[in-house]
Amino acid sequence: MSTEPVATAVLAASPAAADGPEHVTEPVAYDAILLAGFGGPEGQDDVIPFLRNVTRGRGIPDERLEEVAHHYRHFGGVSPINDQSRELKAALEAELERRGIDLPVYWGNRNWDPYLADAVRAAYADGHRTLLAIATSAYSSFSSCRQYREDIAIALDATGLGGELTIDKVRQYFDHPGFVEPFVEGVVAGVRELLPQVDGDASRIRLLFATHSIPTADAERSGPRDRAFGEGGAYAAQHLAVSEIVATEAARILGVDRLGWDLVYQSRSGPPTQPWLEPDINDRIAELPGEGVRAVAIVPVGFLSDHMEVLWDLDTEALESAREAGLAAVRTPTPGSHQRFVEGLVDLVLERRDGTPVAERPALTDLGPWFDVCRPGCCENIRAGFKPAAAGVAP
Ligand SMILES: CC1=C(CCC(=O)O)c2cc3nc(cc4[nH]c(cc5[nH]c(cc1n2)c(C)c5CCC(=O)O)c(CCC(=O)O)c4C)C(CCC(=O)O)=C3C
Ligand SMILES: [Fe+2]
Repeated sequence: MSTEPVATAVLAASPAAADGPEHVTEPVAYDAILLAGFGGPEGQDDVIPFLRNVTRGRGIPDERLEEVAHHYRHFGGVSPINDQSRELKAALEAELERRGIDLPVYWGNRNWDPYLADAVRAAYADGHRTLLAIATSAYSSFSSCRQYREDIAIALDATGLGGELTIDKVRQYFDHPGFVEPFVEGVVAGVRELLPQVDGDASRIRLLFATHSIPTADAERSGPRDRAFGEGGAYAAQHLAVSEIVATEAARILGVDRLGWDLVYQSRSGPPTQPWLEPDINDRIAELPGEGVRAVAIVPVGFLSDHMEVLWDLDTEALESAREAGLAAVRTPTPGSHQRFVEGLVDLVLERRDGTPVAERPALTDLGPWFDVCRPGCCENIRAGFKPAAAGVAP
């Protein structure tokens, strides 16, 4: 077997890679990390250009865009997401330094300044040629994985550096302990806060694991083409598996029999005729009083930081729905720059640099550890047909 890195930039995936390992266990001498973020506006003037970037060619109705623009306008046109990425970058740098690992971190976004192309150019100018990307998204689907890979490929193309730089990506880390443990900690604290409001009866509390809705057609295509994951594809399967682990582990720590929970969806977009994953969090909240529930802990399991989807769709809308339903409610934290999360991301880098055998890679669900190299047709793009994507096997 070749000792070359299997995942290569743009369309350069070798024929060997097509039949190659799902996990790269040969050590690769990465010389830099690429933190690939979503990006967000940093002032009122940025809001519309940012929304255009995000929705180009997406068929999002104007009414939806106006509504979303209002969310940003409400917060002064500023999304907190860029500051959160800056904090995560600084935390990664601190953790790398603490461990004596000499790997610089370059940060670039898909949809706003600094763009991925800027980061790629800077890394190249500093002499780096073999980058390992960390996307700020933990699950598999077009929006949460492939789109990051396509945008990295576009950045390589736009900078003309596709032939010079190799960019691989760490595996999707939805079930890595560094990602999961901060959620467990948050749920334990949230339930403790709610217990006095339900006379100590945990069966009256419902955990609502919230993630971004996506078109069902995307969900069905999430994950490798040649595997079946049931309804909602790998995207739903991964979220269900993580939610189960978090609920079970939190119940154990709290010493209660079990904590009832649902996986719910938020931030639906797209034309009304297009089916998206359901139930919507607000619809589910409205049903809960009829089931004897008196309090909810909203767990933003689909997100990494308290960005606009969390501040608006959960902290503004869903908490309001809970008030209307007469439920006590808390929203538990995202991983943000939690020390365990940051350590986990560094561990994910090291497993690739050191070629850690798959059996030694931490994964808390039966679905993982996820693939280092996205499989053929993984999280296929139903919007624009085939587009080149970095860090995967073509097509
Ligand atoms: C799965 C998923 C994640 C989680 C994975 C990840 O984190 O990447 C995510 C994150 C985010 N989504 C974000 C913002 C937006 N997403 C939009 C639109 C869409 N998202 C989608 C999916 C996802 N999105 C989809 C299927 C669309 C429809 C367009 C299409 O079919 O491709 C739109 C357009 C308006 C609208 O339609 O809502 C905006 C403004 C921000 C930044 C927040 C901030 O600024 O703080 C973040 C972190
Ligand atoms: Fe989104």
